[in-house]
Amino acid sequence: MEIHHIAENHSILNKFIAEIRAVKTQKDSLRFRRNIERIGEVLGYELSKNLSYAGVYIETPLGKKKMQLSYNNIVLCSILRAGLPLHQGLLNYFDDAENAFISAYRHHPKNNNNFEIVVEYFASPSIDNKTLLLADPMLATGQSLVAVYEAIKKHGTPKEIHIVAVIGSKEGIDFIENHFPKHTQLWIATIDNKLNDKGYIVPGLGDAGDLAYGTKL
Ligand SMILES: O=P(O)(O)OC[C@H]1O[C@H](OP(=O)(O)OP(=O)(O)O)[C@H](O)[C@@H]1O
Ligand SMILES: O=c1cc[nH]c(=O)[nH]1
Ligand SMILES: [Mg+2]
Repeated sequence: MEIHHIAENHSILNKFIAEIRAVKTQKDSLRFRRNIERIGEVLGYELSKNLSYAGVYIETPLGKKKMQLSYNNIVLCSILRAGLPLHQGLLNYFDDAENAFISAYRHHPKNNNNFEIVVEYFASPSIDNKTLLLADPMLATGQSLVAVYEAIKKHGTPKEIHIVAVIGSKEGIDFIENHFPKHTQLWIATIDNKLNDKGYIVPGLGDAGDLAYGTKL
């Protein structure tokens, strides 16, 4: 797997990440969602440098200009719920993409820190031979991404796979590396060192789904 760690090079991206991490600013859910969306735009821009391009003549009112435009057939698939604002950010740039949504949540047996990932809902166009962008802001243990990929691959084989995430843990990245095809690319804004005993990224940001959309039962 090729890992693109985008915040390694300092840019305005650092500000968006700081605002979703900071206890004070992250509580403003409108700003939180918009920052995830902005991060999606930045990651989408970086990822776009890796797509396939061909020359196309564009007609202006005064003449013609040959431009290099990407021709990938993109399917943008996001993991509910927290993937939604990231999806919007990516879609702002890849506005011709087809869209897919898949659900994944952690099911905790009562009074138990262990969990299993439940994948229930999947709405998708064909992904066969297409460029699959799999978006989820948090890559903690990596179990959600792997469970989702196991469900998706029953429906076809993409030509390319790009995983787009905001905050990842080293452990989660190692885990997905062992479960996704070798040619997979990971576009990740920033990487933290630790997971706590509940499988949350430390320092991370807390619960991305709850910060974006409120607590759930
Ligand atoms: O790498 P993992 O250990 O699998 O954890 C990451 C998952 O946890 C979060 O979703 P969550 O289960 O909180 O659902 P939500 O988006 O509905 O809040 C996040 O959006 C990922 O899908
Ligand atoms: O750190 C984490 C782990 C899972 N889900 C989150 O939202 N945050
Ligand atoms: Mg959550």
